[in-house]
Amino acid sequence: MRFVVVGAGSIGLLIGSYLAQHQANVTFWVRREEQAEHLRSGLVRRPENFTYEVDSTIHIEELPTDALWIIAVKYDALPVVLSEISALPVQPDLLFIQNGIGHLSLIKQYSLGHVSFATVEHGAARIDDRTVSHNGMGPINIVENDRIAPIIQWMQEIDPQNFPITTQQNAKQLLFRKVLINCAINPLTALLEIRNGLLLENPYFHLLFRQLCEELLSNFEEYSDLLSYSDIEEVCRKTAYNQSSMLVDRIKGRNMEIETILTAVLKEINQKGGRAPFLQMLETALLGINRSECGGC
Ligand SMILES: NC(=O)C1=CN([C@@H]2O[C@H](COP(=O)(O)OP(=O)(O)OC[C@H]3O[C@@H](n4cnc5c(N)ncnc54)[C@H](OP(=O)(O)O)[C@@H]3O)[C@@H](O)[C@H]2O)C=CC1
Ligand SMILES: CC(C)(CO)C(=O)C(=O)O
Repeated sequence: MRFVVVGAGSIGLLIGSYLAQHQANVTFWVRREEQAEHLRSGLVRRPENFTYEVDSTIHIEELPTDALWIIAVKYDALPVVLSEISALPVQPDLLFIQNGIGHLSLIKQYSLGHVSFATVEHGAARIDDRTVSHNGMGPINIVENDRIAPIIQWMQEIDPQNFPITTQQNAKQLLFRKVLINCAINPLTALLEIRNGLLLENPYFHLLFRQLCEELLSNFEEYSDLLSYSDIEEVCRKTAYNQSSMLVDRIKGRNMEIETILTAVLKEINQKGGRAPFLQMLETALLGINRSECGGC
């Protein structure tokens, strides 16, 4: 099996490590030559600390187009990456794993080949350019599709215990389920500067978490078969020792994924005539934090 992983951050490194561990041919497309060199000396995954062999380059023209390309950059990096991919003479198959829902419409602006979507419920943190820490286990849910069915089947078989893969039919439902989970976990952890598990362990934070979940779930009753309060709690418990991707962005002074997660969900709620004052307050607070703390925004 051949894969290109676009972006060697927390999730790109995590997914690449499992694929390489099971003898897939994995090439990372990164933007710094220094990182490409580090990765060529092996990708390390903690806590096991085993090293896996991968290839890496900064040059898009060196990448195989007969591979599945897993797009593992953040939402705000998609325009740069997709402009380059859409200019390729042969279009590879793409799998988007971003949190949020903004990319569903964004990608329509580019002329791409076959695209699929997935959501990731693992917790992961990049330690350095070639080392990732697997901080919490959850499924990768991929939207079923015939074109990449053999690859999905292979992925399902490699390590169901630690790298479970499930499939779903409806992309919008799948992404929506995950964005509601992220609305419940990411903004509070980023604002309070706490790891995910403290939303359950600290009674005051737990109260806020419950209130936010109630607000979200009551606005999306049509999702009650797909997502319950205990499902959100389970993701939080399984990733208890992870810092959410939004908190990591805040700590590093990077742009937080507010637009594709909070703003997009608030827009849906407004369109339905619903109300979400708690989520609205979190959006405003995080936009303010982004404004004063994010270096490049
Ligand atoms: N971290 C987590 O636990 C989880 C994250 N997610 C989602 O997964 C997605 C990825 O997040 P995460 O892995 O945490 O993000 P990271 O910030 O850790 O990684 C993003 C990577 O993209 C790279 N990148 C940015 N621009 C480009 C470019 N133009 N070309 C090539 N590479 C580029 C960055 O490179 P550089 O290092 O050079 O800046 C970085 O390595 C997000 O949508 C996130 O919400 C989902 C579930 C859990
Ligand atoms: C699954 C979870 C909540 C893990 O922290 C995540 O999606 C994120 O951090 O963005």
